[in-house]
Amino acid sequence: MSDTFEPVIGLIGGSGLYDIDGLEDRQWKRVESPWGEASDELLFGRLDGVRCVFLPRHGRGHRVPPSALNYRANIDVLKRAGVTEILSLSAVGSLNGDLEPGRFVIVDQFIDRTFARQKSFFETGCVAHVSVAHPVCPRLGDAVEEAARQIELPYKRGGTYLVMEGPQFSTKAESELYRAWGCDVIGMTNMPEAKLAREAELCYATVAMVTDFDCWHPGHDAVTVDAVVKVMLANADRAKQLVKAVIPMLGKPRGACPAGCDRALEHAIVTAPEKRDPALMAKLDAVAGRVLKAA
Ligand SMILES: CSC[C@H]1O[C@H](OP(=O)(O)O)[C@H](O)[C@@H]1O
Ligand SMILES: Nc1ncnc2[nH]cnc12
Repeated sequence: MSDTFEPVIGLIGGSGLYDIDGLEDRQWKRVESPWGEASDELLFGRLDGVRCVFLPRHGRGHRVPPSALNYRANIDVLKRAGVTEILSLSAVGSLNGDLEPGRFVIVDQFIDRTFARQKSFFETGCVAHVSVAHPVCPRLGDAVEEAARQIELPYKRGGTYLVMEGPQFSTKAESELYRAWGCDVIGMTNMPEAKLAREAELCYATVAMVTDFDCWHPGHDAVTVDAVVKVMLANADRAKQLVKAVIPMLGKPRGACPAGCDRALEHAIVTAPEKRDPALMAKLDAVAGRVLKAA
């Protein structure tokens, strides 16, 4: 990697966000991945001159449920498309009485309670262990916060996102348990997405848009899809404004990530070079090419 370069911003749109307004030179293109089919084609374009690549997480028309998303293919195609950082936009329920529907939370921690997903690019034949102690890139978090302030968005910096398997929403006992754990918001998609972005050495941050109070709040009905979609649609314009404001900040030429997201694999691979599986090594060409080529 040269000293400075022009970032390419990956945007993953969650429930209710299936396109990006105002993108110039826009083109939907299919990108092939050895990890299988991504949720959809990628939308390439520029916002304020900055190269952007958009992926609707569930596919256009919301075809794919959280447990069936091919998270590995989604991250792999973004990496193959030249993306250097990912901003994820997600609908979430609130587990915190101070976070009302309509609030934007710049999440900084996750608790991963998912159990039916492929969570790593590394398998038998190439074992690696990256750190996800700090799963969100603070540099991206700073930019999102600055943009939220600029456009006067109601936001909170920091918060813990509980990732459940779904697709059913939580029981009241689960919701109370997660509150007792100190979680702030709940959703079904940001893990293993964030873990895989780290393995692929991509900076990652999430803007979580609160759509409901899940089912714990005595003053609110239990969450329904109708309620989520209604609040999402009411907030979609603000989410798009946030994207418009943050892209010029993120698009400035930069050097290496101060937090080290882009060097996450530096000391992570433990399998001896002569024991590595050539077929798996070939699949890892995009996500781990930087370190594997150097080996
Ligand atoms: C449509 S309500 C539940 C659905 O919304 C969230 O998805 P995303 O993170 O992609 O916005 C939540 O995680 C569930 O998948
Ligand atoms: N309450 C909730 N639980 C899980 N995912 C959600 N997405 C939006 N609201 C949610």
